[in-house]
Amino acid sequence: MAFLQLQNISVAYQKNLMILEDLNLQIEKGTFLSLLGPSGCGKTTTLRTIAGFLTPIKGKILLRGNDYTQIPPHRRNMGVVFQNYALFPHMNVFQNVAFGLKMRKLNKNEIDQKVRKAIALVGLSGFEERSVTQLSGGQQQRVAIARAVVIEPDVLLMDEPLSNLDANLRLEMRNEIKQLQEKLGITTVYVTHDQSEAVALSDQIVVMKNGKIEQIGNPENVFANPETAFVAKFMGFQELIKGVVKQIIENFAFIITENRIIRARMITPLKLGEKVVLFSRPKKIKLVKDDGENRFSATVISKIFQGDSVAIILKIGEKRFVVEIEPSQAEQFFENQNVFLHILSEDLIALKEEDE
Ligand SMILES: Nc1ncnc2c1ncn2[C@@H]1O[C@H](COP(=O)(O)OP(=O)(O)OP(=O)(O)O)[C@@H](O)[C@H]1O
Repeated sequence: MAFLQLQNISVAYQKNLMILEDLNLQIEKGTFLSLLGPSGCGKTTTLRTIAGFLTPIKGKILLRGNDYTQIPPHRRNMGVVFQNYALFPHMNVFQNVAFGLKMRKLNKNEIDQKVRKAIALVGLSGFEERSVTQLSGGQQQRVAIARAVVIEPDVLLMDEPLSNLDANLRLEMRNEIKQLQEKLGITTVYVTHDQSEAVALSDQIVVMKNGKIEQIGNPENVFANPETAFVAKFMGFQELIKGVVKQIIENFAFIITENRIIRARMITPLKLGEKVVLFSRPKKIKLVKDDGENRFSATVISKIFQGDSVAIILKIGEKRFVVEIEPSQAEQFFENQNVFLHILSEDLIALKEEDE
C-alpha cells in the first residue's frame, strides 16, 4: 500500500465546474514527487487538497491507509512551503520556525532544540533573532522551509517555492532542497511549471493537463519517452511535421510526410493509417546541405548567436522551429537557403496527433 494515496479525487471551486476530475495518485514513502504542468492545470489545487485547505467533492485521501479526507489541515502533520514564503512579518526567524511547535504545545527546551536544529539545517544559524523582513528572498524561503520541516511532517508540500528567486539563486536553492529532502527522507510533493526543476529534483514526475494526469514516471523516462504531444512539448521536444503511419517494424514507425518516408521511434502503440506528429529535440537535429535517408527539407529564416551555440530558425511549410548548432558550423548557413534536417530515428519520435 502506498504511503499517500489520492483515490478518485474530484475538486471544484464552483458548482459544476470541476477543476480536478477523478484524480488517482499513489506516492511511496520518502519519494520526491513533482506535479508539473502549465498554468491553470490544477497543480496548486491538488496540493491544497492534500494539505486539507480544500475538501474534495468526491474521492478519498489516505495516509498510511487512514482516511484523511475530512481531517482539517492543522491535524494532518503536513509542512507547507508557499511561493510567497508566507512568513509572519512581526516575528523573528526563531519565532517563525517555532510557531508550529508552540501550537503543538511542546515544552520550551524541546522547542529550542528543534528550532535551532532546523535553522542550522537551512544554513541560517546566527540569524535567529533577525526580523524576517530584514532577510533576502532566498533567506526568507529558507526560513519557510525550516518552519515546514521542524514539525517533522509526514508530508512536505511545496508550491513553486523557487519562482520568486533569481536564476542563480534558484539553482542553488534547488540543490539545497534536494539535499535536505534526501537527508530527512521526507515524502515530498512539489509543484512547478519548470520541467528542468522537476527533472533535477524528482523521483517521480506527474505531468498534468486540464485537471488530469497526462503521464507519470521517473524523470529519465518522462524526459526521453513522452507519451503524448502535450507532454513532448512540455519536456522540450519540438513539433516538426505531420504525417501518416505507413508501416510498423518493432518499435519504429515508417511515416509518410511530404512524399518522403521517415523512420521514427514509437513510444505508445500506433496503428497503420494513423495521423501522427514527429517531434525531436533542438540539439538532436543535424543541418546538412544534401538530401538523403531520414531527412526533411527546410528553409533557413534566421540565425541567432547564443554564446556557446547558434540557434538556426527554420521553417517546414508554415511550421517554424529551432535547431541548435556549434558556432563553427554556423557560417555555411544563410537566410532563405534550402537545407535538410537529418535526425536519427532514435531521436525522432512519432506521437498521435492531438486536437489543438
Ligand atoms: N479560488 C479559486 N476559485 C475559483 N477558481 C479557482 C480558484 N483557484 C484556482 N481556480 C481555477 O482552478 C484552475 C486550476 O488552478 P490551479 O491554481 O490549481 O492551477 P496551477 O496548475 O497551480 O496553475 P499556476 O501554475 O498558475 O499556479 C484554474 O482554472 C483556476 O482558474
